[in-house]
Amino acid sequence: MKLQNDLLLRAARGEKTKRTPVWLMRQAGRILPEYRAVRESVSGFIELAQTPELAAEVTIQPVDLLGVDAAIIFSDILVIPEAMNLPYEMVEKRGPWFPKTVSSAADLSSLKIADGDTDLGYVIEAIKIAKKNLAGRVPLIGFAGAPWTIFAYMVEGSGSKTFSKARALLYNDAAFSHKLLDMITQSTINYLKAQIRAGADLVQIFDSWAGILPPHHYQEYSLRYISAICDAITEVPLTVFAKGAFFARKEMGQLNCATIGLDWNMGVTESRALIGPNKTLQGNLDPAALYGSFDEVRKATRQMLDAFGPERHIANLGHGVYPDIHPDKVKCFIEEVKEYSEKMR
Ligand SMILES: Cc1c2[nH]c(c1CCC(=O)O)Cc1[nH]c(c(CCC(=O)O)c1C)Cc1[nH]c(c(CCC(=O)O)c1C)Cc1[nH]c(c(C)c1CCC(=O)O)C2
Repeated sequence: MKLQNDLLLRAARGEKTKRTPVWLMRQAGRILPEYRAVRESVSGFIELAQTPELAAEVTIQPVDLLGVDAAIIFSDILVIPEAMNLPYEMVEKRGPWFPKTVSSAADLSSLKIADGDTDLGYVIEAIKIAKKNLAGRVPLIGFAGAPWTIFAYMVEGSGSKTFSKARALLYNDAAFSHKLLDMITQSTINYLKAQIRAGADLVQIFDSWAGILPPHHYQEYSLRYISAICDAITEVPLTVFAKGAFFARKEMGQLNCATIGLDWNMGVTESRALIGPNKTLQGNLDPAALYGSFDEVRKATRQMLDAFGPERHIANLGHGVYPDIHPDKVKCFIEEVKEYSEKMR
């Protein structure tokens, strides 16, 4: 099916667009009352994510209700550990928790390399349904966590301020760390390829915990594996979003990918200079800017658009939208991107 709105893909490929495309990380869920209604009809997040019809429905909600230029499939980055034999639970108001973690050779040998179509069939099915029901209105984004971020959860067993167990493992057993990272990377490539076969038009890698590594560890334990994923995914444009990895922007400019996501601490001019002219940049409004008045939201949005300029930019926040942001502020951000970016051309 031909896309009626392909602004996201054109911008990712570096083509001219009549205005700047816009979507928000974590737009599916959290902020919308319509999402919470669907969420309350099931036992919890995991059942929702594993019910393809419902996952497809909440994927499309932000397209209908907010007017974004892309849908992102409703799932989570932690489906990969589960598909590798390490199941997770989502604890209400606290976040993900793993009953078992990975620390010994025996743990490692109980894991398998995930196959996208069979082990993650429910996500693949949700993508097919979402594609069909979107009927070409906007592109559908697929995603996965970066190997380092997934490793951090598998070793730590939950979210953490310091991820001390995961970080200690890098210092204490490099060979073990590389074995686990390699299994996660292979699983992720299989998974992303299955998402693309099912209809994902672009895929994004989330390295949410990039910023806690020192630069030399980031090179060895994260960027190396992200680079392998970029080299393997040749079918559709790929975005790398590494939160807090300001120190690695020059190296990210060398990745075999279309787009680099910026968080709100990364200066736009400086990032463009470090990353070079051949990548599209995505981001990077401070998520907290949406707590401001409507006038403040519009002003901050215009400042961001001016900083990036009209070419090679996909408008977004610098991280996921916060759960307590009013949907009208999100709409205001989206409307301002659409109106102002058209006038910039
Ligand atoms: C680190 C990370 C996770 N998950 C994700 C990341 C990377 C992005 C980032 O840095 O924010 C990615 C993610 N998680 C979810 C999506 C869906 C699509 C989207 O809207 O972007 C995406 C892209 C749904 C979700 N994932 C989760 C929810 C809330 C669960 C619920 O409905 O109760 C949703 C809608 C739960 C989740 N999942 C995770 C955490 C820490 C939590 C709990 C806190 C939180 O809500 O962010 C792990």
